[in-house]
Amino acid sequence: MPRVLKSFIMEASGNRATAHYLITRRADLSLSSPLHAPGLPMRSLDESDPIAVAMAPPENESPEERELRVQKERAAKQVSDEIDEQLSREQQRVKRQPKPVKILLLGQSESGKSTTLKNFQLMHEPKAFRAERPSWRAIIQLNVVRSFRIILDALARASSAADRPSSAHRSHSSSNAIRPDGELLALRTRLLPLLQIEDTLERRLSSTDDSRSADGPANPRSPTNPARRAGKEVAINSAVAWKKVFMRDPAGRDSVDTQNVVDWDDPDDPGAMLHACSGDMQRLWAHPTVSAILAGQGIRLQESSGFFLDSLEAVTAPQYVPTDDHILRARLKTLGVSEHRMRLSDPHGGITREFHIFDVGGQRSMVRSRPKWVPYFDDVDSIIFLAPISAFDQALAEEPTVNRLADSLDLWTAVVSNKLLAKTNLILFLNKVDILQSKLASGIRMSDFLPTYGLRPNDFDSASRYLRKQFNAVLKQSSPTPRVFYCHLTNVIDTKSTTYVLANIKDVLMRFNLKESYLIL
Ligand SMILES: Nc1nc2c(ncn2[C@@H]2O[C@H](COP(=O)(O)OP(=O)(O)OP(=O)(O)O)[C@@H](O)[C@H]2O)c(=O)[nH]1
Ligand SMILES: [Mg+2]
Repeated sequence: MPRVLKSFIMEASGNRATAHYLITRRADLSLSSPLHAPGLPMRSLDESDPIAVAMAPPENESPEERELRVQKERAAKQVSDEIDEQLSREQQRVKRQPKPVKILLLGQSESGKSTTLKNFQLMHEPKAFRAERPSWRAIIQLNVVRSFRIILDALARASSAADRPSSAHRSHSSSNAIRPDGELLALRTRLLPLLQIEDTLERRLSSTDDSRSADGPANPRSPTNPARRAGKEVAINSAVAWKKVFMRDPAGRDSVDTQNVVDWDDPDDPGAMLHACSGDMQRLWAHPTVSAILAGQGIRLQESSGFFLDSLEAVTAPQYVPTDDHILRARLKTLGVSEHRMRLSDPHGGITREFHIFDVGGQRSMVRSRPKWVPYFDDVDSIIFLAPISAFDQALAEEPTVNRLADSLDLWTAVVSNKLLAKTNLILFLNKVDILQSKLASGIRMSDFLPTYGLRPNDFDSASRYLRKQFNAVLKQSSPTPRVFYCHLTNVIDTKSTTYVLANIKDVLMRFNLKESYLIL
């Protein structure tokens, strides 16, 4: 095929001498004399081959004419050889084209996998990332309303506990018995309509086939019922379909015009209601009795996912459009696996590479059923494993008897020891260090939840060093082959530090992958 192609190219370029040369070669002609260097054995012309006959040198050719023709044919051969070489180089290049770099994000639910993916997108596809702001605006509104539902439920519980007869009353802790005053109860009543926003947004998300309540299929027509939904979280399967619901122009993903990306005339947009309730929301959140009631019920909203109550003024402002930072803090649970492809460039070699990043929803049923998913990912180059080390004092939402840190170590052990993943690079993110820091500073003792921590100082340096050692020990003991322990202390909602970590990882993976492809020796 290359030769035919070459003939075609040269014919098209008007190089008749070359075409002549090529056709004679292709027809495997051995002409009597002139085509061949003097001295080569002469073979007879095959009269039955019309091409050979057509391309044969003219009869009665004079020695000068012959010389001219031979010269032309030599030049043509040179051009032909160059093209051959070019084609062969191109073939080699295609053969050596490096494989895409595949990265799998793994870790328990709320460990920060999707947030890490958002950082990759922000770094490498900032225009597309920012064009999705209307969709994240809706999720942030959902996060805000969810926080208020937790507060309103806590107020209702406090109110009914305080109303109980004194014997029952005494069995509760004193903070549980704090009675919300008249002002608080009035605020609560005024803010109850907020719960409708949750329904409206969930209904819109449910209009895409693959969104579900985390505990089962969403029922879009169900009445607002906060008690029924308590503890449940909206989850989403496809990264694309749900975003379109909130995009003014889903095709115009390159739009950078901040104000134009949101459809401000959308009658379903909860922005106006949130703005109207903004004063009451801020008053409620700032009320000292509310913090006492939440603390009494063991609710620490500041450390929970999708916390925006310290930014109420901004997120309830008219024509609010989320910042990058807000998008990273927004919480939307992932269901199943989503794949994201992007081209990343190596600033040193000027090479661009295709990266495939898989974000696996961290719900226990998914990550625990390892035999099901491991074979799909045994060819990934690297796993970024996220362990949220701030969760040392928390239980899993799905299994309240299981400590979250113990669960992370368990999952890490399973991944590290899996033989199918023995050749995969493992990169560990000990994540949510900002929350770990503030928890330890507030006096929560690690040794109360992790007896092996013993009498070590209850500060960030000691705690992070200790946890790093624990994860490293698992790698050393359980990996089927010796592996390097790549470990980073991360706060993936902090773009600056995360960009630095991810850029390093990307460079290492690119070089590693290129080496594999023999492009770097
Ligand atoms: N403060 C703080 N918040 C974080 C950090 N990493 C993630 N978050 C927040 O934690 C929440 C959960 O993060 P996600 O990225 O959705 O977690 P995930 O691992 O994808 O969870 P699933 O989809 O349920 O498997 C989000 O609201 C994030 O903004 C961190 O390092 N510090
Ligand atoms: Mg996720």
